Amino acid sequence: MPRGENVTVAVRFRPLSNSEIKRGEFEQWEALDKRHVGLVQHDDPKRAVVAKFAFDHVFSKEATTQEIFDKVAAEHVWSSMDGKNATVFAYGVTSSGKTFTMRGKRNSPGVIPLAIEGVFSAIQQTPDREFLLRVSYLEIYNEVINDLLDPARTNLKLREDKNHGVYVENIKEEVVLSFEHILSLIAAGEAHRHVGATNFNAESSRSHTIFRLNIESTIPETMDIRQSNLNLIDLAGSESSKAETTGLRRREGAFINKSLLTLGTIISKLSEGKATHVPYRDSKLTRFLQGSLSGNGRIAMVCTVTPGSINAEETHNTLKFASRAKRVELKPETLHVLDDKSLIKKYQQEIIELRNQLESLMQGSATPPPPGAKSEPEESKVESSPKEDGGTWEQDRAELEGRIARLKRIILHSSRVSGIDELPQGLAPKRSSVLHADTDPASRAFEKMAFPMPGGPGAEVAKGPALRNSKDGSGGRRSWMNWLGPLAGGGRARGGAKPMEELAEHERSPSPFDEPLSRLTVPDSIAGELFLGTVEKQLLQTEDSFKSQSKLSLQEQQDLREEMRLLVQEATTKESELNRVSMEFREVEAQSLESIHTLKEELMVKNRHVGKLEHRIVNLAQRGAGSEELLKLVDRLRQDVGEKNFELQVLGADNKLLQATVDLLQRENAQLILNMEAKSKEVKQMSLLSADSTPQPVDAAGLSETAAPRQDPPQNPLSTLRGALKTILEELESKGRSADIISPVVMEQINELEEAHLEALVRLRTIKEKQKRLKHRKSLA
Ligand SMILES: Nc1ncnc2c1ncn2[C@@H]1O[C@H](COP(=O)(O)OP(=O)(O)OP(=O)(O)O)[C@@H](O)[C@H]1O
Repeated sequence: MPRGENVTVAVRFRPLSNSEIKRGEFEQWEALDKRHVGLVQHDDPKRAVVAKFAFDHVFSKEATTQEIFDKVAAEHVWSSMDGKNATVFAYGVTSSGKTFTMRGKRNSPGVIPLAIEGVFSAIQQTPDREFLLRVSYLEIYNEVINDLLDPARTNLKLREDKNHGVYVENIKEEVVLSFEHILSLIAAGEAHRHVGATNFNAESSRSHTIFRLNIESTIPETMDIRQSNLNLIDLAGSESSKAETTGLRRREGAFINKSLLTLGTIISKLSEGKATHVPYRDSKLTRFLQGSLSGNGRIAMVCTVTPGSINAEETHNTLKFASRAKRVELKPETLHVLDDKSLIKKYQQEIIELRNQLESLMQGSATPPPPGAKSEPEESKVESSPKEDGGTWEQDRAELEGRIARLKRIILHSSRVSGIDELPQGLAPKRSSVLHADTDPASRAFEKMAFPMPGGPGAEVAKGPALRNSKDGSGGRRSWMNWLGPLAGGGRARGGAKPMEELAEHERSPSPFDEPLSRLTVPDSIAGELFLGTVEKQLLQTEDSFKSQSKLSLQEQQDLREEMRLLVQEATTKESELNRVSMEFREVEAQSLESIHTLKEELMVKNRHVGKLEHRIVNLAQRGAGSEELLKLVDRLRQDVGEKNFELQVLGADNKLLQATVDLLQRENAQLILNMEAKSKEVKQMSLLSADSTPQPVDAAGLSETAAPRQDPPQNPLSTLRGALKTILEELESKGRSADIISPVVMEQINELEEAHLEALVRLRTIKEKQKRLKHRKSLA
């Protein structure tokens, strides 16, 4: 695979639904050929193409999901098994076929089950590596992350660290053992998904659902450890939230749009190739996908579109998004993990240790004899002899062997994964885990789930090119070994399928029931429940009852256990199906009630309108009014409404103006108060200056009789000022503030006043002297 590559973008058309055809819709956007989509002008006899887009793949309405998987996603699945992160997602408006593409229907398996099938085929075809698979399944609903495998884990947080990148804290990760095990987990998770009826889809996904397979793989006894994620994502509808009218759906729409808008922005920025800041953190979806979007993984996108004329605009938006996505460049890398961070290495190490223990136990059982054991050398005697703790050596050995077998079940290897239908009789596991609908009871149970068994009767895969009838030509059954056939020559140089003779040398698959599951050595936090709680409980009970049936042969016991397991699995599947259906029912019921309520309200309003109209018509009819009068009435009403509108605008404008005036007045008022204070200070100072009442030297000189008569006793301005100063200082002191700042200012003012006072006195004396001289001259004259 080349170092750099682009996002693989495919467009898938769905057929018009019956109701769309009934509504008279026609196909406006069309798949022109295998790479082009065009907007066709239908009223043009030449059917001119008005707009055209090119993509990696374009699938017409006839295409099967199998074809889409083979061309768009199979390679990505293989890459993820090879240690590269890979993401496949479906994007499109509601009801365009995203869930149909990703999850599928009973007779048309979606990308998710096909990818899981591919994963196990890849394991089968890679005998040089061992794999450990963990599954998590989550939804992002209204920007909140919920765990679909454990509904108690809601509102989970995203965290980031050097080793794991961005990850969901506290998410449940199940170690998975088989194809059917994963499907049963998804089926259980489906029951917790948020779905609801929208204007366009009775079973619309209201959340983004993300199925993540964490893949660890290693070549035993080497340091080559790889770890990658395969993300399979069914996005919620990308249409604008305004398309929905009810409150809840609008709110959901807004949140859905937040994630999708951010995805759009990021795709735009990345497609420009010079993004400085990429806002991954703006939504949960993009933050979660940061590792993949930032370019080190492979991405495939199936853009689903509805051809209908009514959706032409939204389809155009989807196509624009898709063609931007096509320009995003990626540099997928194989991701290696350190030895101590690898779970698969931990388990492999544990197996080695257990084998060593087993070996020393066996040696110890031969020579020297354990304490308390008789000295006879015969193995049989020693093995069954009692130990100090009350157990027997046989029990110890059985326990060690059981633990080894259990760990080996978790570590998947081509020799141990089931589903190889070409294996010669006797080599294949007694009952294949990859079920066949025609023969297997568990597959009959799965048939009732959303996922069909590949190769089952009527399965869409029967039409797909990847399906090759098995060698015996029995038809309908898939060639499991060649399932990834087209890839085997390309990305698959290493390994390849192991010859059958070699497979024969591998140990027989240990029975899954060698030990109670509760004794599994997988840490709880990582492995989670290997099966649902109920299954485990029932298995343990079954075990106990089998133990008591010592008359049955080992083979018979195993057969019975396996029967029991399948029955329990069937029951679990039914239970989860029941939960899903009853949840859907509750939701539909709640929606129906909501719709009925809204309808009733609308009806009441309409009734009132009709009543008013009737009333008016009767009035008009009584007055003999014609249609002209009616039109006039309507005109008048329109005018009235127009005037009212205008009045409202004026009022609004008035209101604004008024507010501005009040603001202005308040500001002016404040300024006025300041000015008045300043003025009153000035006036006070002036009056102090001109109102000295103390006997002055000039008065003593006989000038006082000429002064203007005063009503108030004149005051000495300096003494008044000093009095004021004293008051100020006291006030400052009472407020605990220093007088240092104020005193010099006031002192300066006093000095100025004293000078002014003296000046005034001198002027007064001069004037009085002048008067005196004038008087004297007058008397002389
Ligand atoms: N390619 C197809 N061929 C036949 N039927 C299809 C196809 N694609 C979708 N449908 C049908 O159209 C309907 C809507 O599809 P689906 O539920 O997958 O839409 P969606 O995009 O997931 O919608 P939402 O976003 O609301 O969940 C379903 O009944 C589905 O079976």
